[in-house]
Amino acid sequence: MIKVAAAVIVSEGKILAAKRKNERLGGGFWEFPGGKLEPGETPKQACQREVAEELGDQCEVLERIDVSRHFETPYGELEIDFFWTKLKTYNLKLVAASEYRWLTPEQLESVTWLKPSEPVLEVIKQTDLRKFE
Ligand SMILES: Nc1nc2c([nH]c(=O)n2[C@H]2C[C@H](O)[C@@H](COP(=O)(O)OP(=O)(O)OP(=O)(O)O)O2)c(=O)[nH]1
Repeated sequence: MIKVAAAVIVSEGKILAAKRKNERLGGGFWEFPGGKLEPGETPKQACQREVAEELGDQCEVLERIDVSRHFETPYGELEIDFFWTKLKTYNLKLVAASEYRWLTPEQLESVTWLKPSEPVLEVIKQTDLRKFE
């Protein structure tokens, strides 16, 4: 079982979408920044570390998003925890991503997401993002 934590980053009513670099597994598809847990880490800690590594930014990891977390993929069984997250800094370095886009809930489907991320889009659309401001 591969455990993953991902950050659903909210700012001014928009969500940060990241396009995976082409050479990575799932390259070209869009995702929420994140990655695999390291030994001994909680999902929240992993989320914070991945944002620091991939964006070069500090963040505040808020609550877990209540959405399915188990996925069967061609590359194995995944357990993904998605967290509402706020950035404290905005370096937005392109380390794992080739491009970032800030999308409104209505624009989320303008990009093609990794399949396991799709249920999160529905939750975002049903959430009043102003509560994170
Ligand atoms: N970060 C992230 N990963 C996702 C999402 N949806 C989804 O299916 N995944 C999958 C893709 C990968 O199989 C796995 C994340 O692992 P990863 O490859 O990004 O891991 P990592 O950053 O630790 O880096 P590495 O193994 O490439 O060095 O989770 C998502 O929205 N965000």
